[in-house]
Amino acid sequence: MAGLHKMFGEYAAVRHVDLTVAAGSFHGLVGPNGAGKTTVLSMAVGLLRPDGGQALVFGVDVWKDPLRARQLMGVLPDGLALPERLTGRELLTYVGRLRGLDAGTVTARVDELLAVMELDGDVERTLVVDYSTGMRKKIGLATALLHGPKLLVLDEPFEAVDPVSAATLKRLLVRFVAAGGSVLLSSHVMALVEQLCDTVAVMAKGRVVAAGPLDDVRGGRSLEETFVDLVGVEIGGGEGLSWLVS
Ligand SMILES: Nc1ncnc2c1ncn2[C@@H]1O[C@H](COP(=O)(O)OP(=O)(O)OP(=O)(O)O)[C@@H](O)[C@H]1O
Repeated sequence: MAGLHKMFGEYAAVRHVDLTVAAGSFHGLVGPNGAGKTTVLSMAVGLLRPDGGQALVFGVDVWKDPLRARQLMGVLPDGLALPERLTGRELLTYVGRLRGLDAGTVTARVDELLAVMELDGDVERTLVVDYSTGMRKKIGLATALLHGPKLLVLDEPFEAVDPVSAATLKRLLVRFVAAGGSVLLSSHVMALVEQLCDTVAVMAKGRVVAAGPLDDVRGGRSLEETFVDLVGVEIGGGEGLSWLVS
C-alpha cells in the first residue's frame, strides 16, 4: 500500500500510510485502540474506499481490478458479517461455489477445514448464528482460506479465541507461510506478534511510526516496551478509579 489516506469527516483516521508485505513474510500490524489498523486493512483489501493512495496485491490494484485481487487474497475482516442461518459446512460450501470452485474441490476442502478448525462432529449441527465469537473467527478464517489465496489479511484473528484453538490457528498460519504464503495480521497481543511475525509495523494516530524486521523494530527489548515508548502510553497506570476498591 502506498500513501493510503482516509478521512472520517474532519478526522484523518489514516494519514498517508505506506506498508509493504514482502512475499513469504509474516507481517504484524500493531497499534493502540483507534490507531487506524482496521481502517488501513479495510482499504487494503477493497472493503473501504480510500480518499488517497493505492493498494496493490502482487501488482494487482485492489480498487481497479477487484476480482483478480480477491482471487489472490483471503480476508478476515473485523466484525465479519456472516450469513447466519447456515451451518458451518453450508456456509463454506456456499462461499466455495461463489468463488467458482467445483463441487468436488469444495467438498474436499470443506471437510479438511472443518476438521482443522475443530468445527466438525457434533458442532456441525450448530448454526453460525449460535457460534461463539471464537468459533466465528475460526469459520471466518476457513472462508478466507477456502480458495487457496497467496496472501491472508487478518484483522484480530485471535480475539476471543481460546488458547487451544489459538494454538491450532497459529500452527495453520505458520504452515501457510512455510508453504510460501504471506500473512498480514493486526493484533493487540504483542507476545503473539513476537512469536509469529518476522516483520512488524507500529501504527499510532493514523500513521506508521515504526516498521521493519521484528528485531530491528524492538532493538533488543521486548516489543511491548518498544510499543509503549513509540505510542507514548502507560500500561496499567494506577491513576483514577479510586472509588473502585476501598
Ligand atoms: N466509519 C467510521 N466513521 C467515523 N469514524 C471512524 C469510522 N471507522 C473508524 N473511525 C475512527 O477512525 C479511527 C481509527 O479506527 P480503527 O478502527 O481503524 O482503529 P483500530 O486501530 O483498528 O482500533 P482497534 O484496535 O480499537 O480496533 C478511530 O478514531 C475511529 O473512531
